[in-house]
Amino acid sequence: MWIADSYAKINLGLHVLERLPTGYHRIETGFCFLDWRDHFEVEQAPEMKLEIDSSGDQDIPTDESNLINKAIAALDRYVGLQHNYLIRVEKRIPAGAGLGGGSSNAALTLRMFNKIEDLGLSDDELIDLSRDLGADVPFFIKGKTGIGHGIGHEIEELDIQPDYPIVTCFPDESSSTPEAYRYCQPNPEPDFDLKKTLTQTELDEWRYELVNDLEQTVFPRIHVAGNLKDQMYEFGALYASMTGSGSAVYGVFEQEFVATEAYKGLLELELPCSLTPAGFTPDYGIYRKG
Ligand SMILES: C[C@@](CO)(OP(=O)(O)O)[C@H](O)COP(=O)(O)OP(=O)(O)OC[C@H]1O[C@@H](n2ccc(N)nc2=O)[C@H](O)[C@@H]1O
Ligand SMILES: Nc1ncnc2c1ncn2[C@@H]1O[C@H](COP(=O)(O)OP(=O)(O)O)[C@@H](O)[C@H]1O
Repeated sequence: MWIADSYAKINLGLHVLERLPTGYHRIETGFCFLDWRDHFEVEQAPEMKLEIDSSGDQDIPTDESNLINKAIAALDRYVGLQHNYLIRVEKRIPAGAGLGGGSSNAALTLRMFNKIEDLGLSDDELIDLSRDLGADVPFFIKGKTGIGHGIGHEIEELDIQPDYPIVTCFPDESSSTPEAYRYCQPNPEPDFDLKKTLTQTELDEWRYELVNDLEQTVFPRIHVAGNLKDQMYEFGALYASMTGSGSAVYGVFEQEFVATEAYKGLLELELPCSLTPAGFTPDYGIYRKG
């Protein structure tokens, strides 16, 4: 049996620069990791099967619409897989949260089967294969923090994992990515340079410079998300934002004990949340068990 973890991401700022003729948007956004993960177990089986054990009342499809099955199908079309597998996933990352859970699962599936079936595909080949799976998938295939350009799929690797603890909370109301973009007014000339803020500006200045443009379109529809951002500041965050197209919100804290108190406070509200330590690095290993 093979095991591995699929990590969530957050967006550190997100500028919507231009609406493209394809309906997609040219953006720039910082990508970093959270210690919030789904767990995969894969073993050979008589037929291909996906089983999802999801927490709470999440209803994740296990049919061909699941991004894990889409990734398998893309790989099978490209190289032809040798065997069938049972894929079991403990789903902990909330869906429709802006945490990239589906994209992360798709990327891990490509990376796992590349290893299990000894396919020898490069990251660039896997990224090429992932074209129709989602704009966020290349970031998860590379497994390195950085700035996403283009539609978010061109990654400029940069060490931007905050050296501070991060508390993230899902307000239990999913947000639609296409809707968040559709109603957004692109701005080709943002007030602040995202890369400069992420690499040269102190954390306590981020709240004045680092903007997620999609908050404008999501907060008016999902009030709890906006309230949660205010609450992060009340809990003592130095920076708080919605991640991606929402509706999850995170707070970056200067001190571990303040972050821990905020995390405990949010757990009392019975909302799904996570606490990521300062300078977190995900374990991207794919391990053989038994
Ligand atoms: C907003 C972001 C920020 O990282 O993340 P999430 O909130 O989804 O996690 C991404 O841009 C989402 O990436 P992902 O969820 O992979 O998007 P896709 O499946 O490729 O696209 C879903 C839909 O979102 C819109 N879309 C997506 C990316 C982009 N640059 N412009 C867009 O307009 C399109 O309407 C597209 O049909
Ligand atoms: N393996 C998967 N995990 C999570 N969501 C999935 C998966 N496959 C398909 N989906 C669908 O993708 C949508 C977006 O999920 P996700 O990628 O987790 O959120 P987001 O784009 O907000 O980060 C959900 O509606 C969900 O039903």
